[in-house]
Amino acid sequence: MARFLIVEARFYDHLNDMLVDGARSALEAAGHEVEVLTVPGALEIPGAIAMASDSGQFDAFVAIGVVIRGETYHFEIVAGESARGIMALTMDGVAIGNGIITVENEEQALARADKTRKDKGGEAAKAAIALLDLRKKFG
Ligand SMILES: Nc1c(NC[C@H](O)[C@H](O)[C@H](O)CO)[nH]c(=O)[nH]c1=O
Ligand SMILES: CC(=O)[C@@H](O)COP(=O)(O)O
Repeated sequence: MARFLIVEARFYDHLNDMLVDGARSALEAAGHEVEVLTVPGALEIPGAIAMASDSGQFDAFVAIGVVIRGETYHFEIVAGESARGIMALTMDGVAIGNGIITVENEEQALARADKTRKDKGGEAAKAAIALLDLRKKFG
């Protein structure tokens, strides 16, 4: 059993509830402990994971968020920079699954948040488990 922290950017409550449910279901099915931390938006996720990782209280992390394109370039910043921050932490050895969905509209988001459809929350949780297993394998 390992200690997982789900760091969710709660920008769209109903979509986050679905994604967190998928991630939690996957983690608990694998026998792991799960806590959830909420931050304002996807741009805050990498920093929150860095702080939580430095605390030593958790073994792995799942990033959960929803970024829906609006009228401006901000979509590219939020989507790209949250992914870049998570990738930088992963390359530094932090086991993180990225469940931040970046979509054009609500319909696309619903399909990906629903654990009975594309289950991106569960997918991210399984990726985090896989990275944690690799870290244990390589020491
Ligand atoms: N537009 C979305 C955001 N924007 C907020 C940023 O993530 C950030 O919280 C803000 O710029 C303050 O630093 N966040 C999402 O998660 N999803 C969006 O669609
Ligand atoms: C992804 C976003 O930042 C988006 O929700 C913001 O919308 P807008 O670009 O219309 O300000």
